[in-house]
Amino acid sequence: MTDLWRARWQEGRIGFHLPQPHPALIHYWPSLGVPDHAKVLVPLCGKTLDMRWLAEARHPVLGVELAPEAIEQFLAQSSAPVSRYQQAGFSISRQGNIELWCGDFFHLHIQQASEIGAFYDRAALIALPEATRQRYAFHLAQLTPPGAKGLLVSVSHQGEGGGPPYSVPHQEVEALFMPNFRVSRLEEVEPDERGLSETVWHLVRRGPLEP
Ligand SMILES: C[S@@+](CC[C@H](N)C(=O)[O-])C[C@H]1O[C@@H](n2cnc3c(N)ncnc32)[C@H](O)[C@@H]1O
Repeated sequence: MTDLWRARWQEGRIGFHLPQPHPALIHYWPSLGVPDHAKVLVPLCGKTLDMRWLAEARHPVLGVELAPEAIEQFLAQSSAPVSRYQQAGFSISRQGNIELWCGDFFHLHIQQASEIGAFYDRAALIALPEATRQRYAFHLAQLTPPGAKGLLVSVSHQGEGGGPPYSVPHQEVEALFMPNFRVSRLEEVEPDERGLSETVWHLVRRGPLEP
């Protein structure tokens, strides 16, 4: 999987990248009630401008991405200085209040993610094959404290099998996250010209004693 994504970045096959922040982030984030200055985890972040939007909304951002190409392209969008260091097998680049951790999301541990207060997933869950999605949902739950709020944008389509983007039906999103999160569906967007239909979800990490 790592090689596949590295090849996509090296060859510029990044049709998922948007030239502006995602409309659902702009529309829904302000109403989620995420505390000011809460650090936002952005798994499988690519070089998304959503991280700049979150940082401008005064959230520290922790993005995790395995392709160094994505991280270098993100940093090059700004002339702000970058500091770099290594921690726990990750190469970390910091620019302003954005930290980019280069490495495998599944190797990020709670000790390193201790200050996370919220999360944002656009095209992360749906970048993973079915067998890995359960692991992803569980790992996200391990990294987020009770009460942490997040936005998730999933995709479904009628196309035959292959991905990414993988088609993740509503029932699967609910089955994956409901054991550890309160899950509400905020919006289903009309299918685009490729037949891809996005669904926007609000997730809240449940506490240990919460039903
Ligand atoms: C579909 S892209 C989405 C990127 C970004 N969220 C966006 O909206 O533009 C998925 C990204 O996840 C990265 N990726 C895939 N598996 C990963 C993993 N296990 N750990 C960290 N990054 C991963 C890929 O390199 C790719 O940049």
